[in-house]
Amino acid sequence: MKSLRHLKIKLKGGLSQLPYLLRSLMLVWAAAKKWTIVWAILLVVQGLLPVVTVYLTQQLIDNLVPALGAGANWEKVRSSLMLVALIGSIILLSQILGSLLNWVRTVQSELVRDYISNLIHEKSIAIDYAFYEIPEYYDRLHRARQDAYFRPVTLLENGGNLLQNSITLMAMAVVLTRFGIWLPLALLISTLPAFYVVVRYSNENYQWWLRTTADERRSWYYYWLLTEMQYAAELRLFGLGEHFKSAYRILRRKLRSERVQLARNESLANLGASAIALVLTAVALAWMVWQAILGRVTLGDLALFYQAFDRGQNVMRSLLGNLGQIYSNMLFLGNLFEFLELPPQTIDSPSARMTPTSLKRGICFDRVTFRYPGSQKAALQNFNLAIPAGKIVAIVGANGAGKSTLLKLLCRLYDPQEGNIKWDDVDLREFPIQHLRRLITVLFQQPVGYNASVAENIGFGDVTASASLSEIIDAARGAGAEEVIDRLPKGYHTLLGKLFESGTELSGGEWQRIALARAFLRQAPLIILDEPTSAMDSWAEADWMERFRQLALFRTAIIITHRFTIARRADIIHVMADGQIVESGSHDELLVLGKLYAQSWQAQINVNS
Ligand SMILES: Nc1ncnc2c1ncn2[C@@H]1O[C@H](COP(=O)(O)OP(=O)(O)OP(=O)(O)O)[C@@H](O)[C@H]1O
Repeated sequence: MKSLRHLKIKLKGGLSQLPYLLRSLMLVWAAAKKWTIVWAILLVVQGLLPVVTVYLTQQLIDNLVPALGAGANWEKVRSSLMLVALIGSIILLSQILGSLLNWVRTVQSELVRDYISNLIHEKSIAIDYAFYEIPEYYDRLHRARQDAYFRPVTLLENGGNLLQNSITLMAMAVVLTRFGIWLPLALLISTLPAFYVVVRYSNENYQWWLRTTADERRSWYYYWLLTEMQYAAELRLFGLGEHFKSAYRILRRKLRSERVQLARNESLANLGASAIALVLTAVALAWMVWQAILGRVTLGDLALFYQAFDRGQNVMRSLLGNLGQIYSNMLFLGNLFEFLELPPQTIDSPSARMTPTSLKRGICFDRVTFRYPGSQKAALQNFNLAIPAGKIVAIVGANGAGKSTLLKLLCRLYDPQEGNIKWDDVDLREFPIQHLRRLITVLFQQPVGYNASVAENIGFGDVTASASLSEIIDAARGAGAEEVIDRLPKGYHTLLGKLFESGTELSGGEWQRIALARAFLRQAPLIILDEPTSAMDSWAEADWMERFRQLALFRTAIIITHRFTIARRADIIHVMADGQIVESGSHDELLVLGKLYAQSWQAQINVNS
């Protein structure tokens, strides 16, 4: 009773996933139309072939028995040979179609795989930056990409096999009904336990998969730590290899033992279901033999019955297996569709208008309060700041003061919970996000080094403009990267990074200059640089600001920095502490004020001297 209730609940849960079935099939259709048509035709033909074989076998036996019994009769032998040839051709045809189907399936699954990758990539580009801060998002992404590539095709295959098996089964049932109406029924009943096992274990496997996603991801994380270059040096130096290796092993052992136990239970349940089926087959066969002894059926009939019942049972079992797999694939695919449906939060407002191409008056943070997702503490609280157009503004302050947060809000990676940020007196949310971002160029605190050529690394600053080499050279010169590039074996065509063959690795400071050149390439009215010189030596830093002044001429620049030697050359300096601006003015004004800035300046001077 309890098991039946279980089954009912599970089936109900499965039915709620039914819309995903249609969506998955549409997905396959969208990805590979022609191939899906060919596949369907092949499938129907293949579904009919076993029935034809069974029928021809009966004909052959019924032909052979009198031919052998009553001496050689050329007519009978000839027609028997014809039947043998026909059966042989059909077996051959079935093989050919099988190979053809395999090939079609491979093409289909490759197409679907790429199609789904594209959907996942589109989503991960469009999704809010904030999602990258939520472990739940990674769980979903992990689940979506782990299995999604092959499941729609498997689902379609399951559907196809279901169709093919149903055709075969119906034909077999018709054949069996000739010997007794109860035979197809016995066939059906003999496979019901197998059906129960399929539904139950599809669900248990799925629930287990959901439960263990976080552990799976953690094991992947250890795997990366052990195999990726960026961790390799520390791993060796601190002797962390064994530590992570054993953490990985422990986690994998736990996952493996749970998985093995599930598989063992499933196998045992399957064994029980097969035993029941076997008993029923034996009963049916005994009954048919009895009929043959009584002379009610011929030997050909007996052979036909055995083939039909045995095959029917196999077909029925795989049909139920198909149903179970469809059900299980639908459960899994639910994750992909849930991921694809994640709603973005930072979106264009309906009243978003065209963006101006320049910054005329300036930017203003007006009573802005912002908390990171899931964080209680405000990174910026009732924050006010004015950045006049055409000036170089430096933001300084202790670690965690909220400087980088300010940058992220300006680029609309997040939106503030209270207050607003204005670009020439217009709320940023009034602009289409993509237009706004085109007006800003940024160097992040930890810039990305792409495993691509130097020219590409810089050109990525504005892919829409497809910059010429001379523009790339200008940007490199502005960033002080020219000397670094001249030393490289193929200059601007040198492949950077060690991920691909013949790549050249750069130092931290050299990578930073390349990233700076990328930021400079984009001709945006607002330049934001987060710690642009943190990895530069002091000689390079000294003339950097002067060159930057030239570059930023007629543009507005915000430089977030811990280096007071950089900040002092800015037009205005804002000092941040605990999510607030606490001092503002020029270098000299702040020294006269004698507060936080003056003390920090003194401290840095003392250290340097
Ligand atoms: N993604 C995040 N999720 C939650 N809290 C964050 C996140 N990023 C930063 N914070 C918190 O917000 C506050 C401001 O961080 P922010 O990165 O803006 O500081 P910062 O002034 O740029 O620091 P630094 O000089 O070290 O770069 C800090 O208390 C920090 O812990």
